[in-house]
Amino acid sequence: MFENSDRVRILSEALPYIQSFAGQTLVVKYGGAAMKDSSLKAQVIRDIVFMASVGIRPVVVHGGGPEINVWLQKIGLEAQFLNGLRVTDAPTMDVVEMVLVGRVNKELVALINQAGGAAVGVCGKDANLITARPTEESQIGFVGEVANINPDVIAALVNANYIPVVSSVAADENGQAYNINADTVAGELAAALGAEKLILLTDTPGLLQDFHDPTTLIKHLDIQQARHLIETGVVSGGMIPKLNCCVRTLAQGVRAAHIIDGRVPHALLLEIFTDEGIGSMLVATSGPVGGPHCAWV
Ligand SMILES: Nc1ncnc2c1ncn2[C@@H]1O[C@H](COP(=O)(O)OP(=O)(O)O)[C@@H](O)[C@H]1O
Ligand SMILES: CC(=O)N[C@@H](CCC(=O)OP(=O)(O)O)C(=O)O
Repeated sequence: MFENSDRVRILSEALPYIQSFAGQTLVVKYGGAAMKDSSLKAQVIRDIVFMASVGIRPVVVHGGGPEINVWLQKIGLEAQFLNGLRVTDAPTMDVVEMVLVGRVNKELVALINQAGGAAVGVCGKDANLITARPTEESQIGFVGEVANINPDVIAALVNANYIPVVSSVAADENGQAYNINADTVAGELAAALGAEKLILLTDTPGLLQDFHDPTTLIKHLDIQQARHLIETGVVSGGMIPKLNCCVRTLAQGVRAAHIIDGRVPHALLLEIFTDEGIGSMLVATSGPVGGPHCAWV
C-alpha cells in the first residue's frame, strides 16, 4: 500500500509535466499488439481521456495488425509480411479497410466516449487527410506510403476539443485504397501537426538491445544510434518500421519519440508524467543522459 507521502509525491511529480504539455499535441500510436487485453485497453483509453482532461491535445493513430490476421484467417486468406509490412493484395486490402476503419476505429471511438472523452474517428481518406502512393517494393501490393498530409481536419477537431482517432488506410489521387503501416502514419502526422511528442504503444518494454531479454532496455537514444540499430540487425520485424518512423518524425522537428509497453497498466501516464518514464525515448541528437525522462529534451 502507498503511504500518503508517496501518493502526494506521485501527484506532485506530475505537475511540471502537466504544465509543460498543456496545450501541446501528443500523437499516440496505439498498436494492435498492445490491444489484445481488454482491461489494459480500458486503461489506455482512460489515460488518453486523462491527457485531454488536463489540457493536452491527444491525437490517436491506431494499428490492428493482429485483428486483421484473425479476420483474414476467418475467410481463408493467409497473412504474409515482408520487413514488418503486410503483403496486401486486393482481397487483403478489403479486409484491412473493413477491420481497421470499421471495427477497430469504431471500437476505440466508443471506448473513449464511454470514458468521458469526445472522440471522432477518421481514416486517411476523410477530408483528404492522407494522400497515399505505392511503396517502391512492388511485390507487396497495395502497401502505401504517405505522399501528402493535409492535417486541417485533425487541427479543426483538436481545436474544438475532440480527440481524433485515425486509421492508417488512405487513397491515392485516383481513389485506390492503400494499406499504410500505422507507425508510419503516426510519425508523419506528428510531424505535420508540429506535435511535441510521438508515443508508440506496443508489446515490448521498449527498444531492447537483445529483444529476447527485457532487461536490455535502451532508455535514451538519438537518430544516429537508432540508424545503427537498424543497420546492425538489432531490430527486426515490426520494430523496423517503428524505428524508421521515429527517425523520420524527429528529423522533421518532433521533439521526442517514445516506444513504450502497452501491456503495463497506465504506461502512458507513467511515461509522460513521471521523471523516470518506463520505455525508450528517442531524440534528434543526444544531450546529457541521466536527467528526468521527459524533461530530457
Ligand atoms: N530490438 C527490439 N526491441 C524490441 N522489440 C523488437 C526488437 N526487434 C524486434 N522486435 C519486435 O517488434 C515487435 C513490435 O512490433 P509490432 O509487432 O509491429 O508491434 P505493434 O503491433 O505494436 O506495431 C515486438 O513485439 C518484438 O517482437
Ligand atoms: C502495411 C502494413 O503492414 N499495415 C498494417 C496496418 C495496421 C498496423 O500497422 O497495425 P499494428 O500497429 O498493430 O502493427 C497491417 O496491415 O497490419
